[in-house]
Amino acid sequence: MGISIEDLTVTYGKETVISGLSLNIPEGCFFTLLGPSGCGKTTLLRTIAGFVPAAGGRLKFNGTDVTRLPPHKRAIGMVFQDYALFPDKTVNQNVAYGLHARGERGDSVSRKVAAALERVGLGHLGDRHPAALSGGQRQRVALARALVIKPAVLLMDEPLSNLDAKLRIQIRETITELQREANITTVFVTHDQEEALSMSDLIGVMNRGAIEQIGTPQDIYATPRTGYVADFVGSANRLAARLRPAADGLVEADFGQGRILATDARQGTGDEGLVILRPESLHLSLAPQANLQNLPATVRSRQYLGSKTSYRLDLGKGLELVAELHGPGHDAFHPGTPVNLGIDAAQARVIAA
Ligand SMILES: Nc1ncnc2c1ncn2[C@@H]1O[C@H](COP(=O)(O)OP(=O)(O)OP(=O)(O)O)[C@@H](O)[C@H]1O
Repeated sequence: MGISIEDLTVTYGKETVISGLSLNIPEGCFFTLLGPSGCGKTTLLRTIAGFVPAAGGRLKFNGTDVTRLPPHKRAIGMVFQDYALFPDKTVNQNVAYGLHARGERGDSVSRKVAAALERVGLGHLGDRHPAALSGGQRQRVALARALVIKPAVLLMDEPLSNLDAKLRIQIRETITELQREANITTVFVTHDQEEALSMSDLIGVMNRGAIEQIGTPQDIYATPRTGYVADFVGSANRLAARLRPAADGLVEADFGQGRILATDARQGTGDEGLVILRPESLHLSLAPQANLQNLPATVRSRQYLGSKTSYRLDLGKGLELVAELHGPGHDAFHPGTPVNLGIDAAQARVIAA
């Protein structure tokens, strides 16, 4: 089921939280709303579910207007951060709930419940109560409960936030497997960029009630269109620069402490922009490197992180950049060392200031 949101406005009392938002989510897509706390992700998800009314605009499922339909008529399954299981019901009864609510009885209910629990690896725990389950098991029950009714749309609000790091990765995989198997249109809310990048077909990065950029994980990471997106998804060095056209479709970006050639990825023109340099795209060496643009820098500090080392570099006149090195000897540069910073023009992207 495709979801189309047209010019949506949502208010809480006098406060407008979402204003004029439009968005299309194709059928079968795993769509993630990614953004910091308070940007309106949960509000948008709850409006799609029908728990929060739209003050303006339209919401359509496969072209049918559902803006005024109550949640139970929208064919949605929902999974919450805090599981929201019924504590006084067994696992079987929790999973059977949606089927019973739809008037289903008898053997078909037990068969569907058993199959759903089996699918999430909990076939043996149907008689337990939620209190006797771990957090990961509870979230699997919640997932089985949401999917057993074969909803047309699956809505998930930070379902992994209460789990420890290892479990989060396991359940991430369970969720994406089940989603792909059922080809179910899914809207997933998170503030965790790794979750968004690893699970989604499309990501919508939210900022103050609006979607700032939509794209595949690769698009969002490699070609952020704003400083906000560049900074929120991955980390980014951002340098305000004055620009001059240069050869080969490049621009010369002068950021005060130095000048580099960079790739112009702006939608518009003008002589100002923001140079985005991903920490992992920067090269460090003792001597200047061929085929790169070389700038002198000093290592301020370094953080050894096992598989990589993060360096804070001083380029003079108060300008600091972060570079991240991987591979053998990545921790070789000591604080205080003068180094050469190598930048590839193709990896330095200029976006609108
Ligand atoms: N029931 C409510 N009544 C009034 N204001 C609300 C209500 N729920 C949310 N808000 C406000 O709406 C804005 C968006 O909140 P929302 O919960 O949608 O953000 P979020 O991005 O999901 O954040 P989080 O990740 O912290 O859940 C916030 O400013 C919040 O304070």
